[in-house]
Parts: sequence; structure tokens; C-alpha cells
Amino acid sequence: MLDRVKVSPSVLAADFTQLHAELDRLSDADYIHFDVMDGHFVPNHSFGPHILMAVKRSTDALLDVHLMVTNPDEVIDWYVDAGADIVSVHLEAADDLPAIINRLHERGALAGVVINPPTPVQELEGVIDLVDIVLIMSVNPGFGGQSFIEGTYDKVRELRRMCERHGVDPLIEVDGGVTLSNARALGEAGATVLVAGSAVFKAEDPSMIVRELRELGTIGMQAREG
Ligand SMILES: O=C(CO)[C@@H](O)[C@H](O)COP(=O)(O)O
Ligand SMILES: [Fe+2]
Repeated sequence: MLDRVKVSPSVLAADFTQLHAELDRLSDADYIHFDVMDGHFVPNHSFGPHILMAVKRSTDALLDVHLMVTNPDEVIDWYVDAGADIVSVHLEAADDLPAIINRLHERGALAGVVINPPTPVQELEGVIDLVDIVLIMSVNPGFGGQSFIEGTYDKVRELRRMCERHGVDPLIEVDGGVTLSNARALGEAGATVLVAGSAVFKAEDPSMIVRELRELGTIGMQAREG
């Protein structure tokens, strides 16, 4: 059981002309979220393992890699080699998710599964016992700065119930449109990791936003636990 919610700022929203300085301003982040987009699984490109290595040199936070690619089995090793601590792959993209999870565990990384907004939580039934983290997308993947989809709260609550039925307690991460206005409700629904790109990097004081997201999420988490 966690004593507080974790915050994972998405580096996609950072100013890449000063990546080191941007990450330096985030001394308080638990993880750094790294969005990999291949132009096939999502209609956008972002960055790959070389940039992840540069991020690793600029932070002590754990690296939380979100792979939005059609061929996760072929690329997971690149990201572990580059320093990923957590690698999450989309259920919609993986042909053999248990094999990918095994491979990540063999390599010493935490393994996550991601579902898009239209994908029902029930589709996680077959892998919920295997994963360390479940990431629920709260926007359609591919771009930062989108609005949060309200139906996410119900999906998080349903996922919590599934975890209870299975007697497992993976981290539950929510990604997309997360701000100070929904962090508490997400914690109360059962989220334990909040990804935030624009809300953190576009702020005057990113570290303060990280702390406030964590505090609000944790207040929600404590309310849920009673
Ligand atoms: O995976 C994605 C988008 O596909 C996210 O990680 C975004 O990068 C989050 O950015 P904001 O919605 O917080 O601006
Ligand atoms: Fe992401």
C-alpha cells in the first residue's frame, strides 16, 4: 500500500531547447514520463532511446516509458538499454503481452499495460495478475495538451474492483489532461500515479505543481481508503 500518490511529469511538454534545465527544475518528481510515438499506432512522432539517454543524464527520477508503437516486442529492449525503469505497452498493440511482460521482468524493469479510452477495463482480466502498473489513457493518445475525458473516473473505479477481486495491487496511472482540478478526484477514484505534461511544464513553478498534484491526489487517496 502506498502512502502517497506519485507524480510523473510528461517530458513531451518540455522545452527541448533546454531539456537539462527543464528537468533540473523538477527535483521533486517521482518519475519522468517519456512518450514514444511511432507515427503508426498514433498520428504523431516524438522521440526515441537516444533522447531517453539524455533524459537519464539529467534526472535522478525513475524513467516511466509509455510506448505508443505498433511493434512493442521489437523495441522494449532498446528502452531498457537506454535506462527505462518502467515500460508500459498498449494492450491494443501487443500480440503477446505475457511474453513482453516476462521479457521486461527478466531485464529488471517494471512492466505496464496501457488501455486507450475506448478499450474496456474488462480486457485487462487476462494480464492483471502479471503487471506492475496499469495505465489508463484519459485522452486519445498522440498529443499533449488535450482535455481530460470524464469517463476515466469510472474506468479507474472499475479497475480497482478488478484488482480487489484478483487480490493484486498494481500501480494505477492516469495519463492525459491531468491538472490540479482533477487530481483529488483521480486519487479518490483509485489512481496512484498521475501523469501531467502541460500542467507541469507550462507552469511558472513546475516543482510546485508537482507537489500540489501529489498533495491533492494523496488527499483523494486517503478519502477513498477512509
Ligand atoms: O501519452 C500522452 C499523450 O499521448 C501523454 O503522456 C501526454 O503527453 C500528457 O500530456 P498532458 O495531457 O498532460 O498535456
Ligand atoms: Fe503518456
